[in-house]
Amino acid sequence: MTTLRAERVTLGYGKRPVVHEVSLDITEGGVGLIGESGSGKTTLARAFLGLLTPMSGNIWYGDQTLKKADRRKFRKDVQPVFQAEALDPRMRIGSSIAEALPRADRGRVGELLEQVGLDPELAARRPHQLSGGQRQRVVIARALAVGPRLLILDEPTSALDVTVQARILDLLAGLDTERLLITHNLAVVERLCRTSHVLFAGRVVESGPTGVLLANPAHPYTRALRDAVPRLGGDPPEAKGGTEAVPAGTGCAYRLRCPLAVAECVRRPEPRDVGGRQVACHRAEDVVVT
Ligand SMILES: Nc1ncnc2c1ncn2[C@@H]1O[C@H](COP(=O)(O)OP(=O)(O)OP(=O)(O)O)[C@@H](O)[C@H]1O
Repeated sequence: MTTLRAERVTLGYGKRPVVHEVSLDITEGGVGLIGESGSGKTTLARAFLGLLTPMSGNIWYGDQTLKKADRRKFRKDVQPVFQAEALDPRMRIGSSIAEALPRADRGRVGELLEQVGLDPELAARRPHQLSGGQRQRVVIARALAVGPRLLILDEPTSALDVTVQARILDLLAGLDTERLLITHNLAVVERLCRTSHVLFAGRVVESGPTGVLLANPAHPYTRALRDAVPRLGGDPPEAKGGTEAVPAGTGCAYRLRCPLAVAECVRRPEPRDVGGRQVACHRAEDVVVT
């Protein structure tokens, strides 16, 4: 198992922190990071890929911080899967995949295309000559080229229609790699992640087994996400309000939207164990169904 772990990581751009003291282990069985637009998901993914240095805290790769880790080994072990738009429109599919392969293995393009359920003949096409689902499969094939142990997937299916999404999820579920999956879509984590972390305004508000979080959420925000009846391909619930209304350090960031908010919520809740998961909410006992 590839061990990648965030320890009290604060991340930001310039001097402005947007992710605050997040601790998160990438454990077996898939890990989901759920949150609406602007909650800091992609920022965390970039830090896990070593593309953003923490303002404080550490990302650990095995027993070394990412800063000190062997970059070549890391790049072979941990691969990103971003949205298909990232493919170079001028390059043929075969060349895009070959570019990711070690020189001696360039003949494996057809094999990789087959692994993701595509006809090797598609290698001669350019991205615009493929469907959205086919393009996403190419992105996955590219990531698999170096034989990674862990995939970091950022909204890998959100641009696709529902049936195509379902087939890509089947493909991902069948791969023998570990995964950190970033999404606003609960249906996706339900399928692919044994453990989930819910992010709101750059803080983890609830973490635990995905089944527990969805069946019986303990944070009002997780409950709101769950009750919005997520559909594959649906819009992120509650995306309208934005998450930047409450500056960090002034209590629970969710309180202005929270139907259960009380005076105590001006004091930021620390994560604590409630019924087998960690939750940062003063009112968790009033949310969870016992
Ligand atoms: N390059 C950047 N420079 C400055 N601020 C940034 C940059 N990238 C993101 N941000 C800010 O950081 C915060 C978190 O953004 P991030 O992209 O991580 O959120 P997200 O949850 O992935 O959202 P989405 O689902 O829309 O991609 C937002 O307030 C965003 O405006």
